Amino acid sequence: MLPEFVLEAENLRKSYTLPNRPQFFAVNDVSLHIQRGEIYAFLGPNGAGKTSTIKMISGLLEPSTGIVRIAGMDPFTDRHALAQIGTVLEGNRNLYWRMTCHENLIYFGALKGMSFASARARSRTLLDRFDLAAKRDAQVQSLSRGMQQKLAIAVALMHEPNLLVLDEPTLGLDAHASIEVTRLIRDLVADGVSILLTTHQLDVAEALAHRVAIMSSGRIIKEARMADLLAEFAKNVYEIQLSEQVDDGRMRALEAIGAVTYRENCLQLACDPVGLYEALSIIRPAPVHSVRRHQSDLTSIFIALTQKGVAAHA
Ligand SMILES: Nc1ncnc2c1ncn2[C@@H]1O[C@H](COP(=O)(O)OP(=O)(O)OP(=O)(O)O)[C@@H](O)[C@H]1O
Repeated sequence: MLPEFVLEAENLRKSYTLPNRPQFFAVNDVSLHIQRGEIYAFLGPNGAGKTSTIKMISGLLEPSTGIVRIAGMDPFTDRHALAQIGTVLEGNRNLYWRMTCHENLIYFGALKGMSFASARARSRTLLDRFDLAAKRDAQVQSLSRGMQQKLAIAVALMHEPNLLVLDEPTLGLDAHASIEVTRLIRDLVADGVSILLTTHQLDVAEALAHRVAIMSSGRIIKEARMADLLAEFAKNVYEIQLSEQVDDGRMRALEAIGAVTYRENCLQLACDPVGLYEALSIIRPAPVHSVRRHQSDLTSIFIALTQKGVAAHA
């Protein structure tokens, strides 16, 4: 019988030692479990420890302590475990730019132990499926960024893994290419592939993920089903348009009311209506142009949690 989880990571820690610096844990006691056919978004601010974690999961970086199991197997001792996983790290860098699409697919298929005949057949299937058949013999460097990204995903799928790790799959893509890649990810999941997704594009994570983990300073500070997270934090977010800057003292007072973001004289504040009145009295006498209300989304929840997480782990 197949194990319930395609991925189990238990109490992962990774420490890096830098010259003349104390040892520090970039990943500190991280556990996560991914079920079959699930999209799991793994989020966090820059430097939170996401890449270190997914490299440990993909068998690219040995954990200092902790256990990884892919379909029940250890990627560091059992090569069958790596046959279950495909990884696309940092956009499209896992491609050879002077080789054609087909050559890349064949090459990476061979690295995974496929015969030439089965790699050729799989290459045809994937090029058709990803709408790249017309580019079969084009060099990677001549493709658009969206096509390169689709090819990078196709390369990672050559050996038909059950778990696909995608690091920033829509970074740098225009709106059309981004929608196409997003649709492709959904189709893969419908076919039973599980996805571990890291991204700073929180709207993409919100649209795709069934579950989400938010990491800050090496630790998971929140893990929930996406729908439950949105429901738990369902709150008003007020967008307050000002005609002048808010000084640091007032910003600190506003942060005590709720999660705040501030850009070009526009404040976003997640709070209840009473909090809004308090906020307006703090902002006064600066003139307020407009106040608009909308529901909190993953971005406002992320900011609220990671502001707290940073404070808690400072
Ligand atoms: N090889 C390394 N040697 C020393 N420190 C490292 C190494 N790799 C990562 N780090 C440090 O570990 C911490 C976590 O880095 P990591 O790349 O895992 O974070 P991240 O969440 O993926 O960040 P980003 O979103 O910016 O890619 C950072 O402080 C980083 O500087």
